[in-house]
Amino acid sequence: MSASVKSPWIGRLPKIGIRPAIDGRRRGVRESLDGQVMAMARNAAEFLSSRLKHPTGEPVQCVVADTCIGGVAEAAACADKFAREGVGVSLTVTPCWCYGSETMDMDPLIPKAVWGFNGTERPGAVYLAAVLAAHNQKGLPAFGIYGREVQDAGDSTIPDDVQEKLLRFARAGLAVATMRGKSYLSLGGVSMGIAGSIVDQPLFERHLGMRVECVDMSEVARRIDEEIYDPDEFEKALAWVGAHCKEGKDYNPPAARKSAEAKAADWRTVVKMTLIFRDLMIGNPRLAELGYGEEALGRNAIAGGFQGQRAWTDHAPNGDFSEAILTSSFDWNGVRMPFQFATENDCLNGVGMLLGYLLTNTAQLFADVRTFWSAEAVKRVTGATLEGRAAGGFIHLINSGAATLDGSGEQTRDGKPAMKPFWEIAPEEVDRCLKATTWPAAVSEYFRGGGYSSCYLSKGGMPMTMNRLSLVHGVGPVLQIAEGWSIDLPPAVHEVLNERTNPTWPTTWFVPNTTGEGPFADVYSVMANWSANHGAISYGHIGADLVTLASMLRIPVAMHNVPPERLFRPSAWGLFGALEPQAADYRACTSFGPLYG
Ligand SMILES: C[C@H](O)[C@@H](O)[C@@H](O)C(=O)CO
Ligand SMILES: [Mn+2]
Repeated sequence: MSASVKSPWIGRLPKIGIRPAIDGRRRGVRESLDGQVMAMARNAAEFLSSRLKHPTGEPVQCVVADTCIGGVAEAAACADKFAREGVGVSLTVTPCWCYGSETMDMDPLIPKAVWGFNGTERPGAVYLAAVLAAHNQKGLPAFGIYGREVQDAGDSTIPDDVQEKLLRFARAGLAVATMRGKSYLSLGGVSMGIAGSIVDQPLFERHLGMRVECVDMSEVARRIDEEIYDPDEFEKALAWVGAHCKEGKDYNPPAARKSAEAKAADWRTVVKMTLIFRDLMIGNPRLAELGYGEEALGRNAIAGGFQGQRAWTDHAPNGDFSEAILTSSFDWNGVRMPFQFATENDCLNGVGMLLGYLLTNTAQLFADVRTFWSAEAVKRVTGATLEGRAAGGFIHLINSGAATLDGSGEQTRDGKPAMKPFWEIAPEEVDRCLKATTWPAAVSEYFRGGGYSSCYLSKGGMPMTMNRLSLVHGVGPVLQIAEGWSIDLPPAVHEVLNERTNPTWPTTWFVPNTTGEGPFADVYSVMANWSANHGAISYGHIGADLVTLASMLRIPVAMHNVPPERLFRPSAWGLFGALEPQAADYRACTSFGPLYG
């Protein structure tokens, strides 16, 4: 297990810039504050660097302005330093009064927050209010951070409520800055008319600051035929698959089953597809050594997707193995960063995975949101009466064959099932995920070309958050968020329900947290209100972080079950109507427009 890896993307990972704002008046005021303000900035930098990591596992670096910022000259010098250093997120800190619009960060593309120290010796909160007013008036949204309890001037501790806001803002801001300039690799076109796989380039460009790279699936065929992959890695991968990927039950009718030779050939093909998908996304220097300089470069993709059905899968093995392994935190090379790779090229779900990934640095589960099972329906088909979290019914999350192996829940945190960043995953946990997964031959009625689906049952008891980005005519992108839990069903009940559908696919039984109101009235209404056939599922209750991130990207949240006290949006959002936060969110996103124009 390595603590960090080199970034697979071109360019530096973003830093957080800290701006110590100060009252510029010399001959007393500034001199008395310089030390305290700079100490506050260093303290914030130290706190953020010690708590935040990039997806690579490296600690996030903070850059502090060379001087306190008492006016526009120092603000400009700070902006210059931030540009040189690759700052992608800005935090202004101050314990005192400063001159609002003269000291503020004016870069429209960098997510910003201001932390006004809650003290009474000098009025940090007054500056906070003044500068936020300037941000709102000028259309440069900023987050305001202000601790609830008054602190003494010399107190350098960061209160818990401030810590929570600093981290929520920084995680979301880093996600914005990290995806910027990267690509979505669209491998193929629209799968079976799934709207999410109509890859909308303006969405990526204007809302996410990303570009779309379109590659036809025939490129995969070319690389297989012309052997454009690392042959040594291929042999290594094949041997690893032979040792660790147990073939599952073949559910096909005998006449449709493939011969042993044909199955062995399929294994070789799906391993090659995996290498090729990865190389297409992030390149591979080995290909240059083999004489394929152009292919070696990759597409700088931070997310991608494979159409698969039906053009490819009617003819060749499906993408399930490749999608499941790429989205996992490990392969034949050991633990590594999981890829964000969408089944059926559902790029909108791919974006959902990307948002969840950049907030957690952890593998994301892609799934069909397939069936709502009420307690009554379960009773009817199994005779069982459900208790506990399952009592109000549950949702069957089941992908059409592929889902991250991390989703099996075979990793643990404090003895409980978990999904973790790769640098926290022990070799025994990798082993357990692999042992919990079988690879049944794909069902031929769907997948004429064969292949292998990843089959496992997620352990219950994992806190999870499902999200979905949808494009709505006349509105643009909107996000849905449902926090909840994976649950265990009694084995006999699982057996009956699972066998009714495609038993070769990975299953997660999910119960969203219900509130008794609106779309969260009960489990059924969550399913009924879900806006597409897929969901992107993260480990942990990250709904609040998703809400913050969506507000930075100007994507309104159509439904969520995040408790109000955890919501954190730019100050301007409240001024679009503080009594109706959801309507205000829509209005604010429309008014500010996509982050990148
Ligand atoms: C095999 C089927 O075509 C599945 O792929 C289908 O049910 C889906 O996953 C739709 O999202
Ligand atoms: Mn699907």
